[in-house]
Amino acid sequence: MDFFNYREDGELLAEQCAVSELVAQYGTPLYIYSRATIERHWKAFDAAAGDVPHLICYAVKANGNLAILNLLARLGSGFDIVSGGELARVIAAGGDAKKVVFSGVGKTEEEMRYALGQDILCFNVESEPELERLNQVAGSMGKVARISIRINPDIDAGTHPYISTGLKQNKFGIPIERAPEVYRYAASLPNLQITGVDCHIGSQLTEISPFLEAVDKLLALIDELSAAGIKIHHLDVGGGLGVNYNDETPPHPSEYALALKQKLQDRDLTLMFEPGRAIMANAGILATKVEYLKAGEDRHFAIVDAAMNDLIRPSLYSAWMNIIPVNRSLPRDAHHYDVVGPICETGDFLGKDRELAIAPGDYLVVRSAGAYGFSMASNYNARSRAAEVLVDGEQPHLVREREPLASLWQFEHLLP
Ligand SMILES: Cc1ncc(COP(=O)(O)O)c(C=O)c1O
Ligand SMILES: N[C@@H](CCCC[NH3+])C(=O)O
Repeated sequence: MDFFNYREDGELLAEQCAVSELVAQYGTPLYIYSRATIERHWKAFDAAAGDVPHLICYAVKANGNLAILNLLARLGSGFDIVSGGELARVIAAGGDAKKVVFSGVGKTEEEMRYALGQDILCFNVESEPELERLNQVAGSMGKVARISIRINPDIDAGTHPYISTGLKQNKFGIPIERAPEVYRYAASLPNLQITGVDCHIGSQLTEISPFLEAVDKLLALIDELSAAGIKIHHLDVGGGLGVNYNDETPPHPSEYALALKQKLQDRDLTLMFEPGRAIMANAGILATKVEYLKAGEDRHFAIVDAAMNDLIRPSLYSAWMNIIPVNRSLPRDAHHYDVVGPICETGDFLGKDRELAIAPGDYLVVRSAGAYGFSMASNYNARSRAAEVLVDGEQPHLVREREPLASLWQFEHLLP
């Protein structure tokens, strides 16, 4: 089921809202999210885990808009954060800090203090120096920090090298061979309480097998720890489930969870997931206006008003994202275009060699842009970041205003 469909007259809808009306009302570039899609995706994970004790910790980095975090919090979601800023967002959105897990290789003392003060569920610790720092910070506050150790199982997730995180050359986690020793060390530190084992091997995985390979290794580790008197209460399998951008056929959460449950069977373990992309990517689109059509030496360019500062995935990972017209019934000749933005970088493109029937003034949409779209946006070239609208049936809600230009230099100061 898709909540972004064409109406009979050729107009693209976001739920029951015509995208042409949204861009007329809110301008472009414009991120448009579908509430029904977000909720359906989150519930798919929840239903997939079923009666196994579980917690779904949405990865805030995928899209941290407060309205989205709030919708997920209302469903009972937990959150995976990687900074104090993301924790502050979760709290500002009405999320429950006691359902927060804190990942990331570089947690500062200040971030640890903040998270301990909010009594978060668990720190996913990524190194021994981090264990020592957390033990010291917790002790100075008279607190005990709940931890799991992020294991790097040295598994090839088969995804883009920049978003592969579970290989031994990556900066993430502790090599699995060293894990028992590091857990024993953690157990000896007085202000830490071991509760779980964690991993996250990469993003946009389209096969289940690397996940299962990782889980096999983690379950063997859990047994080894148990024999050494270290009881593990939860297994956090991270995020990483892929989505369909083009012709990928990623597994459904139910297929993934079923395979995991078969492995967990009679174990007394809470299962934790940290999905980001699988919840948000196909719940959002980026609408943009065609400013110019330009014939180059050997190709046509469609110059649009969205750019790499709005959506960096094509530039950064050569990611292919579908680009479609907002009205597919307009009488236009089709050409192949490189769809490019106004930024002064050759790498500023949203798509290459796309067949489109368009004229200047028409609107296009980049699909699957709900995850790692706005959250990776910048102000490069002094461009204000896009507005964000969340549609709920026939009702659009402006959930982030377009940044006023003056806000771009709000915190800058002239010399006296
Ligand atoms: C620790 C951690 N958890 C969860 C996620 C979310 O990943 P995804 O958006 O692929 O589900 C990430 C990002 O890849 C991550 O680094
Ligand atoms: N930003 C990446 C995913 C990175 C996941 C973060 N660990 C993307 O757009 O695909």
